[in-house]
Amino acid sequence: MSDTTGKTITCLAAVAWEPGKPVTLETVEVAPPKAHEVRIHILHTGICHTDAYTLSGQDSEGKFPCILGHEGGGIVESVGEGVTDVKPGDHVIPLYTAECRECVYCKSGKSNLCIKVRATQGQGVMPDGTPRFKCKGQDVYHFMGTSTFSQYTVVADVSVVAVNPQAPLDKVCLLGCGITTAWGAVTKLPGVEGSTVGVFGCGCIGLGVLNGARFKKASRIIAIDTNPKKKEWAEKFGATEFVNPTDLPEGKRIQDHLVEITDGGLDFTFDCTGNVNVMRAALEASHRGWGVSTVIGVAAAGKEISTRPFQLVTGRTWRGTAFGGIKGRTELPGLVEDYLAGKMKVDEYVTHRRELRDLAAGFDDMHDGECIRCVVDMTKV
Ligand SMILES: NC(=O)C1=CN([C@@H]2O[C@H](COP(=O)(O)OP(=O)(O)OC[C@H]3O[C@@H](n4cnc5c(N)ncnc54)[C@H](OP(=O)(O)O)[C@@H]3O)[C@@H](O)[C@H]2O)C=CC1
Ligand SMILES: N[C@@H](CCC(=O)N[C@@H](CSC=O)C(=O)NCC(=O)O)C(=O)O
Ligand SMILES: [Zn+2]
Ligand SMILES: [Zn+2]
Repeated sequence: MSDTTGKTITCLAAVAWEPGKPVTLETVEVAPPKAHEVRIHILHTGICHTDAYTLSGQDSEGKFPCILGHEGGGIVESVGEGVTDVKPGDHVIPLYTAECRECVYCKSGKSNLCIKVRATQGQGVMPDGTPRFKCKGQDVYHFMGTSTFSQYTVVADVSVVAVNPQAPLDKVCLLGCGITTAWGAVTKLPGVEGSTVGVFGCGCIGLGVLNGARFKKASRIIAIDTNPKKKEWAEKFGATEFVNPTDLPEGKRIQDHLVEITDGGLDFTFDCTGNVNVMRAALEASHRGWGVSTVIGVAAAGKEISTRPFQLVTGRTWRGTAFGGIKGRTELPGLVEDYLAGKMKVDEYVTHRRELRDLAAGFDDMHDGECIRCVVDMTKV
């Protein structure tokens, strides 16, 4: 038992006060975990585009003030009554997609979209309806059930998993979202071996899909990105070809070009941009009769996708995935082992590092076109 058990901890966090404004470093109070809750000392966190998306005000679930962050790694500081799966000292990754093993989704065997804490998570509070964070006397909302931009955070016990303590948390924190999402999105799909794959957008998510497609032995892997600097990245992660839509002749649509060069379309396509026009292109670039197109990107509130229904009538399937279909408590420790065994890349995604006091600058890094992932050392201020 640590000497902070049962007490409020005062620490530093990057607080998002209002949409469209940079996060600021603040002293926050973190209440002890209640029953079935876990308080975690966060050591490292990645910054994902979804954090930027919510900070921008485009997320219909965005609540302010809040503490963002959902790609964290840390050590359990204390646990509330009834917590059985993790204990103080465990190295853990918080899970924005919970896994209770009791709800209809968990029991279905068909989906990772556990419902147990999803409603309160979307409202920015713990399952009892209250937050554990305070700043300047004011309640501060949680985000995605994780809030890893705080040196200490409280999560539901169904929203955390212990991993091999040998794994470096400054790297495997990224398995809390981007890499796992991408990896699961492609490796869980049946039929990828020997097939053709198109990946739209080569950020962290797209690179992860490329890497998973190569792991699954896809025969032809085409990366599509408007940023020419992504060619080298894409090839390093598994692309056999790279297409820049801005290089096509005036008026030529990317989906038409891809259908031409693949003799009818790709077996599997993935949107990794969050742009609804790209989602359409990805669907229409998939093969007539059997193509499967997966939406991974998160589009802004109010955006909708469209295509001619004929695209579906003629046998294409449009689907999507959250957290790559991965059940966090059951499957994430295995992914950490896969990383340790050299089966999946993780270190290679880390292009930028920041200390907590500069976390806001990590958001700027994401917009410079050179950043795949920025990892923040939460212990350094
Ligand atoms: N479903 C889920 O569970 C998850 C979804 N996401 C979402 O996935 C999306 C991708 O995330 P991430 O990889 O981090 O994002 P990035 O912004 O790093 O990567 C997107 C890439 O797509 C490129 N791009 C932009 N426009 C186009 C276009 N028209 N055609 C082709 N390429 C284009 C960008 O180029 P440039 O650099 O020039 O802009 C960039 O290289 C985000 O929307 C994120 O919110 C993330 C995690 C989990
Ligand atoms: N809150 C948004 C939706 C955001 C979203 O789609 N989140 C993804 C994960 S993105 C990670 O970086 C997700 O898992 N969604 C499933 C879920 O249950 O949230 C909105 O309201 O549009
Ligand atoms: Zn994310
Ligand atoms: Zn569940």
